[in-house]
Formats: sequence, structure tokens, C-alpha cells
Amino acid sequence: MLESLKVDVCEGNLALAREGLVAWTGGNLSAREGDYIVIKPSGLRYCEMTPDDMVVLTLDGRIVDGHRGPSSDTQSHLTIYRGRPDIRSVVHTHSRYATAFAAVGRPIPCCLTAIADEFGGPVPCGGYAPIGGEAKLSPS
Ligand SMILES: O=C(CO)[C@@H](O)[C@@H](O)COP(=O)(O)O
Repeated sequence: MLESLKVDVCEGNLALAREGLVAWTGGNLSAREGDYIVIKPSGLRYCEMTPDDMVVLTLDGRIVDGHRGPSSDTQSHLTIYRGRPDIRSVVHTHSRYATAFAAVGRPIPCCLTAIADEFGGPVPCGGYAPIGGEAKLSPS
């Protein structure tokens, strides 16, 4: 089921590791097709990950394909997809510098043209939410 999307989601997760945006099994990427999402499995090292390890769920969190447990952040991904039907993919990285700003609860200042181009201003820091908890979607 959704074999082509599983390949894309697996490659997207591997790219996070290749680019140093995650470490060990941290971080996760998912994508949506219609009423289904494909997400990385929980706790699997990137060097062992294959498209067959991806997990397919419905938007209400029911697993419909896959032999592994979905990411521990699945509920946060699903909350975003349910609240924003226009969003087709969610990426959760552990990028070193962004994590440092988040750890002290500060926005990333708009001090580079790349940030201005991509975000149009400072990158806000979201409030605390427990892992796998319902992410607090504030109207953006
Ligand atoms: O940031 C966190 C946990 O705080 C997660 O991204 C990380 O542990 C990865 O969890 P999964 O392997 O996707 O279940």
C-alpha cells in the first residue's frame, strides 16, 4: 500500500541523517496522500531503515500497513495534518542550532537572507508539548 510514497518518505528520513539534521533515531519525517499518512517507524536507526519499514496510518491514527510501530511523534504529525489539510509533509529535525534556540525558548532571529527568503522574519519557538501529545496548533 502506498509503496511509492514509502520510498519517498524513507528517502526523506535518510536525507535528514545524511545532512546531519538528526542523530541516532531522533527526528522523523512523514507525508500525506489523501486520507493516509506514511511515517518513519519508532526507534529504528537510519542506517537500518528501508521503505518496507515505513508505517501507513489513517488521519485518526489507525495503522493500516506496516510491521513496525509508528514514530512516537505520530500524534503531533496527525494533529498538524488534521488542522491543516493543505500540508503534505511534516519534518521534525534535531538540528543542533535550532534545538539550542528552542531549549532556551527563543525565536531564531531573521539575521540571514535565507531566513528572510524562507520565513519572511524570525522563526518562532512553539510552546512546550509532551512527546506524542496533541501539538498546540496556533493559527498562523
Ligand atoms: O524528539 C523526539 C523525542 O523527544 C523524537 O523525534 C525522537 O525520539 C524520535 O522518535 P521516533 O524514533 O520517531 O519515535
